Amino acid sequence: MTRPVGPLRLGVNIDHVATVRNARGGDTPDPLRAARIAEIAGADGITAHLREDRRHISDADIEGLMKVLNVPLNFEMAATDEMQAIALRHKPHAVCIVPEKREERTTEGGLEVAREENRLAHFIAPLRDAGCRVSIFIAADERQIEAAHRIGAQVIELHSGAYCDAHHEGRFEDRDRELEAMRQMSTFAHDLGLEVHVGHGLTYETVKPVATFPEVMELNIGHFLIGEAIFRGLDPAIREMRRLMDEAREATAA
Ligand SMILES: CC(=O)[C@@H](O)[C@H](O)COP(=O)(O)O
Ligand SMILES: NCC(=O)COP(=O)(O)O
Repeated sequence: MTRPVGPLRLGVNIDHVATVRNARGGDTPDPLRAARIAEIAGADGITAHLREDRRHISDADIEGLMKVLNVPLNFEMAATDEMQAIALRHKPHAVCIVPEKREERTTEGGLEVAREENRLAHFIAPLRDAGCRVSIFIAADERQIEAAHRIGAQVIELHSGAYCDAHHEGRFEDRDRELEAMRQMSTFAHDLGLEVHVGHGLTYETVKPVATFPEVMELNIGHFLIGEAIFRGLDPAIREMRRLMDEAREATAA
């Protein structure tokens, strides 16, 4: 199959604007305002994860995003009946199914699709029927990618957390191994007909190698950008990420 080197979309995840808001209750900082700034700064989409415990994004945030966004919403959620009903009510552009554990600090790994194939196939069917693009958040693992394909997902998002952690902890052999796994699995998934996204933990230092993978169509980035916004403002923080992605992509295309 031909390897595309098209534009790379940036999805800005605004979860952690809500984390700061929720630290004090009340309405500020407002994730919807962050989404509007992200659009202006060059985000191609907004990502928001409505966790079952509502630790950051709230139901009202999702409702508000559906009303105000001019770019597609990538709605991240666990595969539960409650979340499915919410997704079917709002019909966002994309629904990304992610694993969730109550006690985890952040999404620790990818979804175990292979172990739950039958249930997940039934779970995503109504979402697809409602017109949502269904994405599955998984590790760079052939078995999981094949299972995601079999259940009828249109998109996979590869979990880049292990790659980013290894880089920032100076474990460079591990980092290179994780990067190579994502590179190979991007090609593998693309050849199966899946659209490939990557996300979790990406920073200015880790984004470029991933942005060069020709099959990767979208990066979803949140926590680092919201942190960086404290120092340089949200708009410049996003523009810098956009610049790095585009620079890496142009070098690949040349
Ligand atoms: C699914 C995922 O990768 C997460 O990045 C998430 O969307 C951010 O929220 P948490 O930090 O709560 O995991
Ligand atoms: N799906 C990953 C995502 O949306 C952003 O993850 P992070 O940059 O907040 O770790």
